[in-house]
Amino acid sequence: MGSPAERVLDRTLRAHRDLSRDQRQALAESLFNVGLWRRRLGFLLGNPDAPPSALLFAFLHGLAEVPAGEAARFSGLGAPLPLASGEPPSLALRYSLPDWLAEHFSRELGPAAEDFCAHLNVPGPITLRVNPLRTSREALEQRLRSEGVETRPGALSPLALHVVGPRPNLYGLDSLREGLFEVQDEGSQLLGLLVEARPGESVLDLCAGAGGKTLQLSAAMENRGRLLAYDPDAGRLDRLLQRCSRAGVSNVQVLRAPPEGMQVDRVLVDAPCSELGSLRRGPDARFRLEPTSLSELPRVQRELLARAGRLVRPGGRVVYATCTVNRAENEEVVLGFLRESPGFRRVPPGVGWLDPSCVREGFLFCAPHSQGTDGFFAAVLERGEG
Ligand SMILES: C[S@@+](CC[C@H](N)C(=O)[O-])C[C@H]1O[C@@H](n2cnc3c(N)ncnc32)[C@H](O)[C@@H]1O
Repeated sequence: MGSPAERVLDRTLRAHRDLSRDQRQALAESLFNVGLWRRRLGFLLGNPDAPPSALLFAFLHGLAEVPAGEAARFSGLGAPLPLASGEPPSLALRYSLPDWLAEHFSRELGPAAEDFCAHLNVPGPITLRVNPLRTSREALEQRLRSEGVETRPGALSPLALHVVGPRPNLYGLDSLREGLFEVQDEGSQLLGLLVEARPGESVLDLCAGAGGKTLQLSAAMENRGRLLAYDPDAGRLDRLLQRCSRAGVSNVQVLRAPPEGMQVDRVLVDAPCSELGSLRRGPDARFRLEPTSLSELPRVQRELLARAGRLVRPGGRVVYATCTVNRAENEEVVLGFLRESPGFRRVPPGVGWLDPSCVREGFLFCAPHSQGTDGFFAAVLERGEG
């Protein structure tokens, strides 16, 4: 399989610097939509292996309702092509998913699968997390307005601002360079909040990556106490350190080897997962996945959660989180851990602050079709004092 769509677009735009702003926008949207909808477009054309010009025509005429002649001209075709009419017969074809993945979502979500899959084809909002070490949400809203970016507060996380209107170039903003905010989905912010880290505590971010949640945890700790960040990917940890300095975070200690022999107050396991909850973020992630990528993950996840269990002190908390919709990586990992670890119990997530719509069977579960967030799962586990 070729490169991800984002990289192809980037290469194409760099090779054609003469394109106008509108032309660049049209190119980006065509590539995104043809990439995303390719299975449904193949159905419309009666040919799953149709060439790109035919796919573009099918998108423009069949889905975007551009008149046939114009759509053919835009697509570089001599004449319009015949398209099938009527709704595609399967979930996979309706929402342009591989068959195995549509079947997976049907098994996971039952009747809600249709709505969930429809939302995977609508781009998610751009959501920011205010950095409370530098400013407040209200002050950030004002500051962004002065920089030409309108936002509105999120309803689920007290740290969230959603960008309103056209996609701005956030990376050109002084407010970003000054570390006033980070880009972070509102559901992802809930995972960080579930840790309920407090100033002065010791907290371990066991899968810290480039530090999205490490920064959030540090702010919750008011930059006080010990925040340990581990990830096997050294490059991500380097980026984490750069982001810490931009955000004014000074209580983070990066671990370059897996943590052992310590006992901390709280551990966040933001586990590597199949990422089925963030499929709306890119057009072709769904086509790059293999069923085996789902089945291989629970073993790693079980190991990580067991390690977290050994690293938390009696009376401490472990939050296990993923951005996927897959019981084998979510509920089953946690329930298996609880069976083998009688000293731990599951506690209701976010008591007193988490919107009840985000709780399913005692776990956090949020998704594009129900909360407007990417899809996330989390369990809050506490170790008994004994
Ligand atoms: C969901 S991402 C973490 C995202 C990060 N917490 C954030 O908020 O930006 C999962 C991370 O787990 C890391 N990972 C993979 N295997 C691991 C292991 N055995 N132990 C710890 N982390 C691991 C990956 O490198 C990846 O950065």
